[in-house]
Amino acid sequence: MLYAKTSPADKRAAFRASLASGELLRFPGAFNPLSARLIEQKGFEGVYISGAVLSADLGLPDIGLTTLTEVAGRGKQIARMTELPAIIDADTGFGEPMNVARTVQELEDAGLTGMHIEDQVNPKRCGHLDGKQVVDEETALKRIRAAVDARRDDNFLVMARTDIRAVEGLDASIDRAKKLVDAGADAIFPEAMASLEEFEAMRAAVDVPLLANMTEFGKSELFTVQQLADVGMNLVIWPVSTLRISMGATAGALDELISYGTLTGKLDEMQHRSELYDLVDYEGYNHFDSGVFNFTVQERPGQR
Ligand SMILES: C[C@](O)(C(=O)O)[C@H](CC(=O)O)C(=O)O
Ligand SMILES: [Mg+2]
Repeated sequence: MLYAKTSPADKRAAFRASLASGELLRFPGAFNPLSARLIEQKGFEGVYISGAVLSADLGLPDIGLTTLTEVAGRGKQIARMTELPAIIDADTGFGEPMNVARTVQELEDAGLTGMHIEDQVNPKRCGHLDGKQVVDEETALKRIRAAVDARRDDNFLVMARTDIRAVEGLDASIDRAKKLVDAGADAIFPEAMASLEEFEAMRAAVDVPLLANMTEFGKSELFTVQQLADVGMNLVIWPVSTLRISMGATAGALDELISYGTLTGKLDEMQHRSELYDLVDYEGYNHFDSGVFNFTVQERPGQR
């Protein structure tokens, strides 16, 4: 009820311990607070909060238009709805290194477990688009140093994302990852790796946890959890997938509504009222008012 019972500090400590286990932790993207609850209910280890989804949700392209206030606000709404750790996409940190420092503190205050900061120039663009540009090494390192310096909870995960692979190639990406680790990054997100061998090469080069981005229709092939575990990845995200699936299903349902004037043919694909009530824990609110949850499933023809 109302929801996470675990404090942000406890979530961070627990997450650090699971990362240290070396297991591959699965973080599907939560496109809203409710979907974070579903991710938890299904048994995943964490939720990812995507910048691409945050901007798409507002009807905006993922080109650095969202503000720190919007991102921290949405992050807070999602993180507090689940006991799971939530990692958020902080893009380029919303400005200069000093802004990165403020970003970290805002995201800590919002109850996030960690974030990633990337080395793209401002304005950034989706990591899987062509024509990206990255900042010079010193600027990239300054962003990470600023983040590490500013955090007040040592367990808040500062992950460095490097986008340099698509611009300068794998060797440059390995070189940058090593330097980001030396600057204090707790984990590395090597963006747009082209093959499993590239993930393996990155694994051999650095000692910190590594994240694999399994975003669809992008530059990386879609590997399975097992394949990624076998090459030593520690975190995997499917950042936009739940939004893509929901929007795909919604588009299909709207077509059906246009064609047939009714959605009865789609009932089996819908989340049932009883499933929704379960997810938002209606019953728990009887604690305050025993009349809140008096829902029973009524079977009607054509409905579950
Ligand atoms: C991970 C990512 O940064 C995101 O915002 O979710 C995006 C995902 C995408 O656009 O598919 C990315 O740059 O990879
Ligand atoms: Mg992003």
